[in-house]
Amino acid sequence: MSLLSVENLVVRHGLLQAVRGVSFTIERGETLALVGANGAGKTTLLRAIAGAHQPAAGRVLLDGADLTNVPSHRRVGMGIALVPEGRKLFVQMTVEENLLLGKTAGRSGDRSVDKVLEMFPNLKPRRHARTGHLSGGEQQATAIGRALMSSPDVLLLDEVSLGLSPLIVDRVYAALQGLIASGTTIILVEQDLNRALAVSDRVICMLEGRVALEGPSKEVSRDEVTKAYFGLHRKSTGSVPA
Ligand SMILES: Nc1ncnc2c1ncn2[C@@H]1O[C@H](COP(=O)(O)OP(=O)(O)OP(=O)(O)O)[C@@H](O)[C@H]1O
Repeated sequence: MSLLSVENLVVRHGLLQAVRGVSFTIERGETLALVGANGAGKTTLLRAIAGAHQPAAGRVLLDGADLTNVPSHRRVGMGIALVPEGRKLFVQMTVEENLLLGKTAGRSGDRSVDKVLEMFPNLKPRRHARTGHLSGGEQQATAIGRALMSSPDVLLLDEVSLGLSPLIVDRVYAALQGLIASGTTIILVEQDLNRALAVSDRVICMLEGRVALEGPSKEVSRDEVTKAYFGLHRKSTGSVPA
C-alpha cells in the first residue's frame, strides 16, 4: 500500500478551481518533485494534503486511512508536516522556541532540538536568537527543523529556495539530502527545474490545476518538463521515453 494517496482531488478558491482532479501516490522513502508555472496549483495541492485547505472533492489517504476531513493540526500528529511558502515563523520567538512548537504539535518521536541542530549546524550558534533577526537561510532551516520536530512520515516543502542566494540554497539542499538518505518521504515544490529533477525520484509537472506530466526524474528530460510547463507535452503516467 502506498504511504500517501491523492485521489481525484479538486480544490477551489471561491469560484476558481485551482486543483482539478489530481491523483498520484507516493511510496515510503520516495522524493516527489512538484513543478509547474506560477499559478499551476502546486501550493494549493500541498496545502490540501496538509489539511490547510479543504478540498471540494476527492480524497487524501495516509497508509490507507482517509484523512480528507481530518483538520490540519491532527494531520501533523498523524505524520504529515508542511513547511509553508514564506516560512511562517514566529519572529519574536527564538530558534529553539520555534522548534519546540513543532514538537508540541506533533506526535512522539525521537527528534529533539539537539538532533535537529545537528542537521543544520549553521543554526547551532543561533539557538537562542529571535528568528526575526536571522538570515533567510537560517530562517528556512528553522522552518524545516520545526516540521522535522514532529517526526513526520511525509514532509511537504513549499519552495524552500525562494528568496535565498544560490550558496544558501546549496546548504539547504545539502541538509535535505541527509533527510532523503535517512528515508524521509518528501514532496517538494521547487521552481528550479534542474534542482527538482536532481533531488527527486519522481516528478509531477502541473499545468492549470492538472497533472501535465508524471515520470521518474531520471527518465524525464528537462525539455519534456519544459514542454509540459507550457502545455505542449502529452500526459504520461509511467516512464517517459528519452
Ligand atoms: N488565497 C487565494 N485566493 C484566491 N485565489 C487563489 C488563492 N491562492 C491561490 N489562488 C489562485 O489559485 C491558483 C493556483 O495558485 P497556487 O498558489 O496554488 O499555484 P502555484 O503553482 O503554487 O503557484 P506559485 O508558484 O505562484 O506559488 C492561481 O490561479 C492563484 O491565483
